[in-house]
Amino acid sequence: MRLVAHDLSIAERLSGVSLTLEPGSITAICGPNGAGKSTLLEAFAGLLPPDAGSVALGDRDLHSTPAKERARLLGYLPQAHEIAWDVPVRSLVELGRLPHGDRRAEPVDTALAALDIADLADRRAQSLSGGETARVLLARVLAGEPRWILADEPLAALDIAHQLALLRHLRSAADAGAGVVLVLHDLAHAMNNADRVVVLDEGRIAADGACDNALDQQVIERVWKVPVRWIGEPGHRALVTG
Ligand SMILES: Nc1ncnc2c1ncn2[C@@H]1O[C@H](COP(=O)(O)OP(=O)(O)OP(=O)(O)O)[C@@H](O)[C@H]1O
Repeated sequence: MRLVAHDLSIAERLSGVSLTLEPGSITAICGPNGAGKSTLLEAFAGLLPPDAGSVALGDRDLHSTPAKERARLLGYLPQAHEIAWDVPVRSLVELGRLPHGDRRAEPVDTALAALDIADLADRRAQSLSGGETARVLLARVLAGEPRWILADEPLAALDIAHQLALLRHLRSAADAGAGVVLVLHDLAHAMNNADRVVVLDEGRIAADGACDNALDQQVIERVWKVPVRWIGEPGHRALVTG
């Protein structure tokens, strides 16, 4: 999957960014507030105007891919977690099957279990807590079994147990061949769980590569302007400040 964002109109939020993402892996997009992370994810989801740049899936241009096929390929979770319809949770998660034209129970049940919301299946969607809402919306994305999972801050509203369970599920999805792209503010989650980290700063790529390099303490100090130090073992790192 390849994105080329030109220095045009709305794409000024991303200045000349060109990025190719690999399926079968987890890519974290990190950066300070306003760096362009959500814009980048929206671009990959095909939500920016075509004149702002181009996105290719394999050798096909995303904008000329039929909407239904695009919806089967790309599962996108936006940053704002809002549920517009007060339907039962299960019905909402089943909407993830819409691009496939079916209501197959198995992927819906798998998504409900992965997000630990099977016991909420009959609840009205608008009666849920913030974290429950986030898990339901992510379950809808997963129920569609997309080739690409694009999630903007999927861990933000989740408690630590649900964060870890979700990260395990996303790793399984990547191992099964999906491309997982996550906007993450928590740099330790990115360091411990991603295969690759893209650091954005003021609409430009400040670092890109394996976690150890892209989230090197000098990169963090330069981009976020805070003194930091990594502690702990690989895969279980924690970031301390000061
Ligand atoms: N619709 C829009 N029109 C014009 N500018 C926008 C629009 N949406 C976002 N911006 C601006 O583009 C820049 C990048 O925004 P974006 O939401 O991509 O940042 P972000 O890295 O996701 O930030 P955060 O960590 O705060 O969520 C910001 O300066 C923002 O104010």
